Amino acid sequence: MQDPKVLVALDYADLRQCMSFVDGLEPSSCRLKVGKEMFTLFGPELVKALHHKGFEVFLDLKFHDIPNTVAKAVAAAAELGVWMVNVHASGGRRMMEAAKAALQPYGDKRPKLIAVTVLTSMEQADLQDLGIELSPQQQVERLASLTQQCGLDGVVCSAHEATALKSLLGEDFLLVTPGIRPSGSEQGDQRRIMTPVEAIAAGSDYLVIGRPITQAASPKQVLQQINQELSE
Ligand SMILES: O=c1ccn([C@@H]2O[C@H](COP(=O)(O)O)[C@@H](O)[C@H]2O)c(=O)[nH]1
Repeated sequence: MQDPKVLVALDYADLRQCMSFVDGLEPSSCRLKVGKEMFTLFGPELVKALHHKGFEVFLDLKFHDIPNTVAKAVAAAAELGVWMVNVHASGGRRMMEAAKAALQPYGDKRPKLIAVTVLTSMEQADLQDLGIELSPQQQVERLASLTQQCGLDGVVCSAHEATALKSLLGEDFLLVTPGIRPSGSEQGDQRRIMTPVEAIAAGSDYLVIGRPITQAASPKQVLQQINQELSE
């Protein structure tokens, strides 16, 4: 597979369990996402170990802070050599522009920089609690347009917004979609969900999938099955 579509969310508390899963995978079958839990537990050494095994890494730390702090954080991610890094679009224009500028010295070697719009665990009522009267779709479109104006490579959104975003912002603007649930798997805390095949058909470029793979009895087999369905 030249450009694997699945980004496996490595949300393990146990490093040995994580590595035994990773050791059964081929870097051509997926990329790996390191998020807040594992990065807090195991730090940059984990990212380096995954690189050493030949995997490309999405560092999903969702930076959300003042422009100077976020710029330095994304530069630190670039120093680690990750494939993709992200910030929260709600950090605003100046923050996203600072993040983009911080990656300029890395040229072709820079990570892809994307911004989180509305978390896939959120629905209309959650936005209302925050005083936002827009629908998730409208809020995603607003934040994704701002992200594109700031020169970032794409956004994290749900697959439900993918078709509209592709027509609004163009094919090249990357859409990374968590909230992916193969049929029969548990929804958990996710709210805006879709199956892998439907998400790709809707316009997702990359699918973030965690628990349906990592909590399965045979994680490698579930990943193979998803990749098989996507190639049909
Ligand atoms: O909007 C978002 C942004 C990030 N995530 C992350 O993706 C994975 C999803 O894991 P599942 O187990 O498949 O639900 C997880 O690491 C989240 O932190 C997201 O779900 N939604």
